[in-house]
Amino acid sequence: DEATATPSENKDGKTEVIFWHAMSGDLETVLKEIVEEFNQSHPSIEVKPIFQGTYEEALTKFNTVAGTKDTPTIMQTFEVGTKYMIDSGKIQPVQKFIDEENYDISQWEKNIVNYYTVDGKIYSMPFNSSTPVLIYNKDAFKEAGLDPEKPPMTYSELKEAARKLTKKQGGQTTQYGFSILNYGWFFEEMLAVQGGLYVNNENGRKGNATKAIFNSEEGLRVFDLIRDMYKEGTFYNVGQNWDDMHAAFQSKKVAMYLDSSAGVKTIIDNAPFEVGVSYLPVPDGVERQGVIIGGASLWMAKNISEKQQKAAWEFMKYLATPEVQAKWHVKTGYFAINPAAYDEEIVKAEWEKYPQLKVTVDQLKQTKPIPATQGALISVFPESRQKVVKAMESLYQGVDPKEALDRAAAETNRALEVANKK
Ligand SMILES: O=P(O)(O)OC[C@H](O)CO
Repeated sequence: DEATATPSENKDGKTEVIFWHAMSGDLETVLKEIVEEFNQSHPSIEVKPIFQGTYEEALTKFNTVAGTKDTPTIMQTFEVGTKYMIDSGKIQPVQKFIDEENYDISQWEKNIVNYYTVDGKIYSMPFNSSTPVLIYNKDAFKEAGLDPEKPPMTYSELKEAARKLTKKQGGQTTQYGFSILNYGWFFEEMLAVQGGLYVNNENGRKGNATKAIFNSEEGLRVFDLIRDMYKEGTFYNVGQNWDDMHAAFQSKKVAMYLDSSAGVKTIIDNAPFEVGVSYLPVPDGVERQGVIIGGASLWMAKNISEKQQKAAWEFMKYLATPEVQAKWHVKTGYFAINPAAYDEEIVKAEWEKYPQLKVTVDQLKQTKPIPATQGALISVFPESRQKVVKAMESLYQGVDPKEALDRAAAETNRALEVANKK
């Protein structure tokens, strides 16, 4: 039986909204500012943001409290947790409020609607959406004789640029050309940009996925790229920690790498050199299909009072307004879930100063609405991602790319089988 989360009102008679999130560093600072502004302008509600670690850590914690009185009112969950959250049965679909109020979502970014619509319903409120981008050191480009306004768009251009950017001193590599964090998201996106599917049944969008199909020609191209560049000595294996990746770039150990657009503003502010931002490179001869929506959305708990649900909904709607999305976009690098945000003065002014912020918006605009870019919908996605990470890491141990990828696919298949039996 589910316990109703208590208390719904704090000692000042305000309705309390406990908001678990995974925004760290500058993102957390901006998020707290936005929450504060909401609380100021909504005297009967108090939103309390609580940082719960990475998306993965936050989800693990949520699992232990979901359905109990300690359940948070709002839970931020990364995009790949979408089906998992729906299947959990612990959440209140926000479609209920959209219907009750005739809340207009036609203004939302269409790729967002495509991503978050499941069986015709919106279950969670999109908030922070990103795309993956190539980040590069423009000064290093100049030093290496490369045109800083012409970032590599294809794998062969990427390899060539990385060769020129790799610097050695006394047998030691002092600057590597390129790096990718060992994070499944980058693989998922590099697969999708080629039109490759992650699972069958049109990425699990047409029916329950039963089989991983990312160990395809498209998937293999990604693994081959990493293996080839690593072997050549132009690729730096940074591990799994975002902070290490950022430090490697800021300290010029790495000249190009993949990041989330979410971090773009912080990267620019902290780099002691000029920062370039560009699209995900594609294999030679492959037509660019676009990117999947990254980032996270906000989920409402089911076992909370109606008053709390209403308060949570107010806050969610506030976050989706053009004003808030405009501020969120320019201070982070997440794109706006509501493109009306781009007409706000603050965006126009910041785009002048930081044209790099606009790359994520343009990349998304050019995305074709196909199952590959809609992204996979599977309950075991977080688990499958770990298998892919393991496979990526095995490449540095010399495991054959095809073998590594097949293993991750087989492990995902087993997880899918268990989940589908439930
Ligand atoms: O770092 P974020 O918020 O852009 O999210 C990246 C991935 O989409 C998380 O699954």
